[in-house]
Amino acid sequence: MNRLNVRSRCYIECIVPVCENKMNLKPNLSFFCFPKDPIRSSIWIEKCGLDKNIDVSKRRYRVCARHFENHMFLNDLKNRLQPHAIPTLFIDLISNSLPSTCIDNVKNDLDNKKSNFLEHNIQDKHFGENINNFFPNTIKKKSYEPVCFVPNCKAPKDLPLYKFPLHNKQLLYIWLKRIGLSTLYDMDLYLHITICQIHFHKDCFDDKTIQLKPNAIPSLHLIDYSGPPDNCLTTSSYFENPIMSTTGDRTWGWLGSTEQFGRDAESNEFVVIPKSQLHNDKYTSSTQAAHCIIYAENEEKIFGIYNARAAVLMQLRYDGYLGFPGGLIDSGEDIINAVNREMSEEMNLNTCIHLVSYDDYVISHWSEKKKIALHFYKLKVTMPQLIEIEKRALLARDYGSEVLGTVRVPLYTLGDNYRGFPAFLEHKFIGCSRDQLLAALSSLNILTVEEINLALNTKI
Ligand SMILES: O=c1[nH]cnc2c1ncn2[C@H]1C[C@H](O)[C@@H](COP(=O)(O)OP(=O)(O)O)O1
Repeated sequence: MNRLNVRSRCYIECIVPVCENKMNLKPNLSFFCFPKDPIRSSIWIEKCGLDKNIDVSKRRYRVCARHFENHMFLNDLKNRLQPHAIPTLFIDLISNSLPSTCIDNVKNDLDNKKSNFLEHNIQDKHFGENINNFFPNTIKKKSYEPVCFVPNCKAPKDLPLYKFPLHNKQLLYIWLKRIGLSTLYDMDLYLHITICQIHFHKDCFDDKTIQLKPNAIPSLHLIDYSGPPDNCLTTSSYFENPIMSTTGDRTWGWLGSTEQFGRDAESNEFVVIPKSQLHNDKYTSSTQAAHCIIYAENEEKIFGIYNARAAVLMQLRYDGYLGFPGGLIDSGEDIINAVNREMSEEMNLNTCIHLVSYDDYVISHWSEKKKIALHFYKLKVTMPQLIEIEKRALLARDYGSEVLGTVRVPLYTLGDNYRGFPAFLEHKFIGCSRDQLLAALSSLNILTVEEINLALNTKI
């Protein structure tokens, strides 16, 4: 079991050129995945000097904590980043952390590394000309391609492009919000990026010209804005009477790309996949996700009255639904690696101690409508371990964003025959997690089929 863990840790190293940090050699250093938000991700890519075509959605591409300034972290352990965090520490990190007598040696060493690096990676499509960003002496001024910076802009490439209104802070703020860019990012970026004509209502242009009016605001074909098209509001009227919520409420952002999977399930939407058919192309070539129930036998009597039966963990998710830790399997990723990776990201599970294996398989479901296969695993721990897992979860990378809390399932029923387990089952559950919970409780002999049916048929 541990072999898998050691292998997957060996596999992960910091993607920043010339940084040699590897996960297996630096157990206390965090390695962060690229943000899911395409704009933030492109900023990370640019800051790290990577080729803009690199597919950083792969989980093995990480940036280590050494490249983030202290104020970019949410905690002292430096394993949780602020939502707006961007890597900014590269070669300077090394220079600043060394006594001045060492710096010349380091610079020489880096020059050597640079030539070695170029020699070895010149063919590697992941590292483009941005390699120069790491060598201050040879820094070239970054040239930005004249393209529209709006994520997923499908407009023809030859449309006129417009610079951000740097002269007017309020207007700039609105533009940034409209395209989902945090106002905390650097001005250097805003100086260079542009938005194309398709994002402006026709009234934003001076009559019969392609000249933007001074107070023009982008409002069309934007992922983060679906309000009515704007002509030319004055910025003061925007602030007095905002059309778009500045909190992001009722927008999707990057979550839009997986929104269809999370939509409410219809009754009978999920069918159980027979174990013998798990390897069918229909399932293996579709979107897949894997989740896991963590549980412990528990002899306790709750309040000295109710038989706890077991401690079973679920999560309150960012969307207000309940579910299990886990998530989508990346393309080419092994299902067991995926579930362990998600457990480490969402629960901060110590995978040196607890590792889900193929033997822990419980059940799989299929939604024909969403074309998604959902696989379910179990992880049995002792009660003291479960308590430790609950505590560690508070320091998980995704705690406070994707995961809002770990909850124990009440498996007893109060004297009114409703409160407790029957009431719990009336919450909103994501995907087929309610079916998974019931299947696991029965197959792990935590509750009998009769007890489950009784709870299902009890209404207030
Ligand atoms: O606990 C779950 N049980 C079954 N299906 C689930 C559970 N949690 C989410 N889902 C469904 C919902 C989506 O269809 C996919 C992926 O969702 P999620 O876990 O949010 O994936 P990421 O963390 O975004 O990778 O599974």
